[in-house]
Amino acid sequence: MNGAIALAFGLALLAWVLVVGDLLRRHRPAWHWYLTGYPLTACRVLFTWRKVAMLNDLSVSRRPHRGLLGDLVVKGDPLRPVAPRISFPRATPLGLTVVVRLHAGQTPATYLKAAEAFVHAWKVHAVRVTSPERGLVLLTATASDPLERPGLATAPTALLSALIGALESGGAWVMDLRLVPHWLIAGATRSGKSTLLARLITQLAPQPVALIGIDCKGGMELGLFAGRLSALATCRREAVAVLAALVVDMQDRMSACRSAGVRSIWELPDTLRPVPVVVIVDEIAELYLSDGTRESKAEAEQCSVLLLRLAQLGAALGLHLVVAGQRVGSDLGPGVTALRAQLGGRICHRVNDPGTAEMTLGDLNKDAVTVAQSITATERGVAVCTGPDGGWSRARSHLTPTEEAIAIAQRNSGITPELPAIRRALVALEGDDK
Ligand SMILES: Nc1ncnc2c1ncn2[C@@H]1O[C@H](COP(=O)(O)OP(=O)(O)OP(=O)(O)O)[C@@H](O)[C@H]1O
Repeated sequence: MNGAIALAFGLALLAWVLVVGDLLRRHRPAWHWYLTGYPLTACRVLFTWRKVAMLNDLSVSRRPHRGLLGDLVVKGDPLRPVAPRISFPRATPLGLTVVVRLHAGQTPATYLKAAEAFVHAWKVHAVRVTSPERGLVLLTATASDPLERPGLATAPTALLSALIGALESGGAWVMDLRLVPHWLIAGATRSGKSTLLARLITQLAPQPVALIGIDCKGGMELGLFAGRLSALATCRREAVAVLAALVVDMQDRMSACRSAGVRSIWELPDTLRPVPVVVIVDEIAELYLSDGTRESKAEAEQCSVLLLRLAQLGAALGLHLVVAGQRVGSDLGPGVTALRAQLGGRICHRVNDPGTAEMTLGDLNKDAVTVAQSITATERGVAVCTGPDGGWSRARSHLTPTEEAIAIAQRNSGITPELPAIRRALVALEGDDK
């Protein structure tokens, strides 16, 4: 009888633990991780470390007491691989971190190569390798993909900065155009580029900033926000007119700075400072491709030169470029490579060809290229983005429903700055067409 009661009690307890465990996992994933996942994973790290280090060439062999004859140890203890020393795994809300003391002569590159082995040995989602201090490597393991259901991160609102979404670390993904003035956004079709641009526009819309759209897909994407755009170019001919007017405006800004003896518009007194302008280009390839005719080639060439001039000189003058495209390759023309060099901020969604990931991130970080290439078609809005410190991270943009984005743009249409020179250039073009 007692046995039956004990069994029933045991089963009830087990059921309770399972139900509470499931509730915790769903509603308080961090607590669930601290209580169950972390102790298990910490044990895995400690018990597998020596073997993983040995198999991935992270260990060094201690010298034998008696020495070597040729390649043979003649006396003394057998050669024993010594794994690098590690700290006790430290729990974080999303995973754990381990500090490794490098053996003399080792570099973090060896650990970067071993990252995949750590993932499998510790049964975690990902392991990132960084070196916060000379001689140390920090291994940051994330238990599951934090970008599957990212929370809404928060960040202080500052002029020209936009809260785009969440980083893999759980922090806020912010595009700060004052810190990194120009951006390149790559991604295959349906990877999340337009969603990201919409998010950027909704974040910049309430700010005293002029937004200019260049959308050569006939204005299908950026046209939704026309109310808050100071100008919208919907074909390459219009793009050339807008960019040329902007270059003239840039020269005026330069003169204003020169007369005031300052190096950027931010040093000008408030009353003299021109409004910052963010030029958003959706589908860069449309600006560079030509159908082979002389006019088309000349137009593409003009676009390329104008964009490059803005990128080279615009940062200090409050002129910013955010350029998005499915493919960014040197086959679009030599101007693309030169432009890329000026676009310091990079965001790479899922891409169709390795070349685009390489072109977007390869000149900054080779590991970031590998991670960008592993983004799958189901991970919409997931991207690898660079940070202002030169590092990179996986991140996911916050999905702003189209209706909400349009409503925000409409609500702020009253503060849209007038850019008369650019309006005039577009009107003149319409006049030519009639
Ligand atoms: N951050 C996100 N979270 C969840 N879903 C997203 C996110 N970003 C995009 N999506 C979904 O992916 C779909 C495609 O996104 P989007 O239209 O932004 O892709 P795109 O790269 O601009 O494609 P295209 O080049 O064809 O215009 C959207 O319908 C959206 O629902």
